[in-house]
Amino acid sequence: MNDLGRIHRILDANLDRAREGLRVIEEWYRFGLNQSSLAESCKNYRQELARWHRPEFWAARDTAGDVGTELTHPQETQRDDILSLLKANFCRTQEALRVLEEYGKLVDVNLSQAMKQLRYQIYQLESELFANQRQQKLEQAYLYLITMPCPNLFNTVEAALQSGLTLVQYRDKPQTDNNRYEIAQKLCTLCHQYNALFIINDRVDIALAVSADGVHLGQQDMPLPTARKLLGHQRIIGCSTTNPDELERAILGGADYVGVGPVYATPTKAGKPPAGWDYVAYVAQTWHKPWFAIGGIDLSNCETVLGAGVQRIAIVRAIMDAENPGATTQQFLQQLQAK
Ligand SMILES: Cc1ncc(COP(=O)(O)OP(=O)(O)O)c(N)n1
Ligand SMILES: Cc1nc(C(=O)O)sc1CCOP(=O)(O)O
Ligand SMILES: [Mg+2]
Repeated sequence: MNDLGRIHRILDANLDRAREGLRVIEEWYRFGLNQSSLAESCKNYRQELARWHRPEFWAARDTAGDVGTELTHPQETQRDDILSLLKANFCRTQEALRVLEEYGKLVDVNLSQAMKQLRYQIYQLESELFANQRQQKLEQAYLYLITMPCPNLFNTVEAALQSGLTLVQYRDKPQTDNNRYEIAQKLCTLCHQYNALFIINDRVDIALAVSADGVHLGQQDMPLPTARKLLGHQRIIGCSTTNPDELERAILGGADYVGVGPVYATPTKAGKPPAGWDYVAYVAQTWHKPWFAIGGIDLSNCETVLGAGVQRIAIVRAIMDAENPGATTQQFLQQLQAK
């Protein structure tokens, strides 16, 4: 076989590889998420790849002589969950498209350009999938743990995660930036190990640096539209609100969720007067995305809060200061599920 034949062999293998990766992704859109439009996009991309698969590429195939068929990385034989399976197949597809783009330059510049375009489209598809996953996880989260500085921070958060917590915010006011960054990185890894969302309080830069799932902004923090420009639409932005004007701005700014409070005065946010139950009722009627009541909520008043039309709560001390943070998390989750 001459060099052209060898290149055809590479193109043949990678056209197949890209199509196979796409097929795995397509099945999840179709049967897992019931998303016909995204399944349709995958199908169209596969058909486009098939159109580029020329007879001379097929003719160069030599499966029996392929020294790579026996090579399997241990990670390929096991996947932890759907997300890692999808990630691996996006990666496989993108790598194959990159190979097609590069070797295609030696055969047909149009093929190379088409593969480049397709690779960008697959990146976009991947971003949309992960943005979608974040929004779905947010929709399913009813308990939101906000951290406070404490000596056993990681153990406390892990105990809550083990008990079923799925949403964590790292809030750490009196901290140097290099420590904040390091702690955020560790917490992010921990939360993702438990398939939980990880949000950073106040700091868009740290959220980007550690690849957090989003950021929480108060009225004194970076304006929401600016944060959106920096973070894009794949990440979650939450916003604190205390009155209808702030809620209106959060809606216009495209917040993904809002904090509503304080429902009770709290030493964690000393000096901030309660927002009032009228405002809580107003949010319940006005806002159709997730919203979390916050401020002074503990196991003794949780029932009353939930009785006032609240479905989701954000907690600092009642879990972070608890003697048994795992058991307390479980008790909150049970009360929320009972509603
Ligand atoms: C879920 C949630 N709601 C409200 C807040 C408070 O944010 P902010 O007003 O910016 O105050 P600080 O937390 O920065 O002191 C929050 N963090 N989370
Ligand atoms: C961080 C924060 N923000 C609030 C707001 O109303 O915006 S209340 C609050 C503190 C909540 O802490 P705890 O659960 O310990 O009372
Ligand atoms: Mg803030």
